[in-house]
Amino acid sequence: MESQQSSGAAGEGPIELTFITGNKKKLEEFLSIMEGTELATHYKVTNKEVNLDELQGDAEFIAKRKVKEAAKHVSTPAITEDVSLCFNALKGLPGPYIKCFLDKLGRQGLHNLLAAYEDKTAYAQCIYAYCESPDSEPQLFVGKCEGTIVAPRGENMFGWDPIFQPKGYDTTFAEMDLEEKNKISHRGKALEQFKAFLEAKANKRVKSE
Ligand SMILES: O=c1nc[nH]c2c1ncn2[C@H]1C[C@H](O)[C@@H](COP(=O)(O)OP(=O)(O)OP(=O)(O)O)O1
Ligand SMILES: [Mg+2]
Repeated sequence: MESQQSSGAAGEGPIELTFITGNKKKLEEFLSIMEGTELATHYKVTNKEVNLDELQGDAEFIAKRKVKEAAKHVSTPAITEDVSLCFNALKGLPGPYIKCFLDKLGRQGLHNLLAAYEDKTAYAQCIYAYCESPDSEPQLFVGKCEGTIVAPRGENMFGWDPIFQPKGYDTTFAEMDLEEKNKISHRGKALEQFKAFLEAKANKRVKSE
């Protein structure tokens, strides 16, 4: 995770990328999915914490603008991640505003929001955003996981994990081990696509050498 001085040009060691997030749990899950894969040999990912503005709008718009802003703060390509939690009975809200809702209402409060509705279904969405430089067009990799909002259960206290029970399971994310969560989660699915993109990029570089 330490930064390295190589330029990242062809044949000069790993390609450097910076994942800009202030959320240690996101970083932990990202690293646990990336580590041990072929990609670890091609890329050196460093973390930087920058408090970036998150505009209002739909999740894709927010993700694009955030990663473009992030690219201005680093000398390597930038990666950011945005997570939404969308309640179907509430037409997709809180959506990208979940962090604020969670901070103010807590997990039980989020569950209570659905008390008046029969439909407790929801989906989690993760968007990985990649931006080569401040002048480049951002690229998005989206992963979704469907589930149900339940009263809080489980030991893992990452965000809203204790109230999200993925479809087809009788445990919440907070009751699963990380490996199990990664296999089916919004983040795991977004990273499958992002990994394929990074693999193609690394292969291209190898060929051009
Ligand atoms: O897998 C997850 N399981 C449970 N909770 C989660 C997960 N992933 C994000 N979360 C929480 C963190 C934050 O309360 C909100 C997303 O807000 P979001 O802006 O994307 O995250 P953040 O501000 O913590 O980090 P960042 O510096 O990357 O923007 O949902
Ligand atoms: Mg944020």
